[in-house]
This record gives sequence, C-alpha cells and structure tokens, in this order.
Amino acid sequence: MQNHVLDARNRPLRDLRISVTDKCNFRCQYCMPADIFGPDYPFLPQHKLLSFEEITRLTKIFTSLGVEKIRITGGEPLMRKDLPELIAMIRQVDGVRDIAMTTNGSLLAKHAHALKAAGLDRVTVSLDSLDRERFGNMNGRGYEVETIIQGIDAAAAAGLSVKINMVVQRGVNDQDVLPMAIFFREKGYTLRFIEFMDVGNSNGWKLDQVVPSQEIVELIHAHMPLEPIDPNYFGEVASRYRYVGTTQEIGLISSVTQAFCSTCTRARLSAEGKLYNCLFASVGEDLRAPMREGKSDEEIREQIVDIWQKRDDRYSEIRLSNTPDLPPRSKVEMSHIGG
Ligand SMILES: Nc1nc2c(ncn2[C@@H]2O[C@H](COP(=O)(O)OP(=O)(O)OP(=O)(O)O)[C@@H](O)[C@H]2O)c(=O)[nH]1
Ligand SMILES: C[S@@+](CC[C@H](N)C(=O)[O-])C[C@H]1O[C@@H](n2cnc3c(N)ncnc32)[C@H](O)[C@@H]1O
Ligand code: SF4
Ligand code: SF4
Repeated sequence: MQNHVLDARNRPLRDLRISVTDKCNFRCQYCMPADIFGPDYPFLPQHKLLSFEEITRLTKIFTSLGVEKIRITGGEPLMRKDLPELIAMIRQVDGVRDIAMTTNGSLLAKHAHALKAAGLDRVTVSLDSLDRERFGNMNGRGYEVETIIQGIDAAAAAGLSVKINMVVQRGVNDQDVLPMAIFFREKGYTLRFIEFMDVGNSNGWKLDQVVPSQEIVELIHAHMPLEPIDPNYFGEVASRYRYVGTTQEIGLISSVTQAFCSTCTRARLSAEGKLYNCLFASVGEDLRAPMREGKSDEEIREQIVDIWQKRDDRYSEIRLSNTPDLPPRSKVEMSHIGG
C-alpha cells in the first residue's frame, strides 16, 4: 500500500537516513571531539541497537509512505559488523530506488566489493584535507589521507558511484579548498563542500568559522571557471556547478547561509531506533519499543504518519534569521543520527 504523507509544511517524506551505530574510529573535532567522546563515553550497548531485521521492517513501512531513497550512516557505518547483510536485506524491499552510504572511508577498501555485491548503489566519502598533518589532526586519530584515497578508489573499482564531502572550517582547512577541487576534478569524482554547522552540543561552533559557499565558488571559479547547473531532483541538498567545457561537477551544501528547509524530505532514524524530524532536533520518537512490544506494522505505520504530519521543523531557516541571538537548546549529537 503506497500512501504519500505530507508534513505540516507540505513536505513529502522521501528519504530515510539510517544510523547503524553511534561508534566511530575517528574523533573529528566538529562532530565527536575527543575530550567529550573519550574512553568512558557511554556508547550504546549492542542490545539497544536496532537489529538488521528491525531496520528492514521499518524500511518496508517507510517505503509504503513514499520513501525511495535510503542513506546508511553512523557514527561510522562500517564499524557495524556484517553491514553488507543489512544492505542485501534493504535491497529486497519493494520501493527502494537508491541505497547510499556516508562513510569516513577508512575501512572502505576492505569492504567495497562486498557492499557493491550486496546491492549498495553509492558511497559518499568524507575527506577534509589532502594535507597529511592537517587531516591527521582533523580526524583526531592520525589516519592517513592515503588510506582514504585507497578506499575511494576501491569503491569506484567495485562499481559504486562515488562522491566526496568536505566540511570547510575557516582557520582550520580553508586553505585546502582549492587543492581538493583540483585533485578531485582530475580524479573525476564530484566533490561537495559543506558549510560547518552547529550540530550537537559539543563542537564549539561559531558563525565566523563558516566559509560561505559563495566564497568557495568565487575562489574556485577564479582558477577553473564554473557554471551553475540544475538540481538532479526535488529537494537536492547540494547546489551544483560544472567546470565550464566539461561534465565534471562540484556541489555546495549551504546549510548555514542558504538554508534548504523548505524542501526537506528527510527523516532520520538513530541507531537505537528513534525517529528524528530534523538534524537539529532535541528529541526523537522511539520506534524500537513499539516493535519489541509486539505492535503490528499498521500500528507503527500510523505512529510514523502521525509524527510526520505534525512535523514543522525548519531549524536552519530559523537560525538564518536569528543568528547570533539563537536561544541555547539541546540538540541530538551528529554522531547519533549521522548527518
Ligand atoms: N542542515 C542540514 N544539513 C544536511 C541535511 N542533509 C544533509 N545535510 C548536510 O549535508 C551533508 C551531505 O549530505 P549527504 O548525505 O552526502 O547528501 P545527500 O543529499 O544525501 O546526497 P545525494 O543523495 O548524493 O544528493 C551532510 O553530511 C550534512 O552535513 C539536512 O537535511 N539539513
Ligand atoms: C556524522 S558523519 C557520519 C558518517 C561517517 N562517519 C562520515 O564521516 O562520513 C556524516 C557527515 O556529517 C558531516 N558533519 C559532521 N559534523 C558536521 C558539522 N559540524 N558540520 C557539517 N557537517 C558535519 C561529516 O563531515 C560527514 O560528511
Ligand atoms: S564526522 Fe563521521 S568520521 Fe568524523 S567523527 Fe563524526 S561520525 Fe566519525
Ligand atoms: S535544518 Fe532540519 S528541516 Fe532544515 S533542512 Fe536540515 S534537517 Fe531539514
């Protein structure tokens, strides 16, 4: 039964972003700062994580409401054991048109082939610098750039479609914008620049650390001329530009300076089964307990419809109009719901 559902701002439910673990082998300062996510941090125990069967069951319910696109995320999704098994189970669900995964790339070389064989369509690999020292500092664990590039190349060789995400922070890695653009243009992968966001409660965000997308476009355009191109689909997060005279493109994710809440079709499921209506939500609604208490698919479906129909979130738009005087509020951590 296919029944499209609209939220309180008339936005359809199209994408489901599923976090499969809250753990990560990196400690990116903007996401999981090491001083907060230390050895004693209370990560979720295994029994609190949704099982693959529970995730697949929810995916079926979500597709019956119009979801077509699934993104697997984390924490670091490749830290979840046997992930290809989950991909294969989701691939079997009617209505799933696209399965993508966002990863830091460190374990990708090892798993790329199995992920593709299981039915994964695409990966987005996060990489913030090509400079060995800066990247090692940014990931907080000294991981090497070369390891990530090997992961990216292994994914492409396995037949996965590949994009690269770079979070740009003024005074941290803004000097890497142009080298990254040149490198990935030559390699033939789409690179997307993400404005540093005030996600979670612990990343010390300040507006003056955000490099506006417009500045990035102007910088790259001065060296390699760019022209804007149309979105691929309704509600695409990235604005696209093409290098003039080529088919090679970049994307700009301007979540701070040009909020895109009005077309936000994304629901987010945390690793322990809470449904969040927004990346910046304070609370999520538990779907794990109803499943474990024996509620039927129809009852859970009704619960999801009710949550989505009441959805009025548009945090980035509100931030845009109020910054820097936003009242403090508690937000879910990015590593919990996966970006
Ligand atoms: N504020 C905000 N940021 C988002 C949202 N969705 C994605 N982002 C940011 O954009 C980054 C890139 O998101 P991806 O998951 O790679 O983008 P996507 O739109 O799923 O990518 P494609 O399917 O390839 O178009 C995320 O890591 C977030 O930082 C959103 O709904 N709100
Ligand atoms: C939370 S991570 C989860 C998946 C995986 N561990 C990875 O890094 O790709 C998803 C994405 O969120 C981005 N991200 C994390 N914190 C962010 C922030 N404060 N502002 C903007 N993007 C952020 C990361 O760069 C990454 O591309
Ligand atoms: S951005 Fe991804 S890789 Fe970095 S700490 Fe967060 S979850 Fe880990
Ligand atoms: S801030 Fe919230 S509502 Fe706005 S685009 Fe991001 S997730 Fe969607």
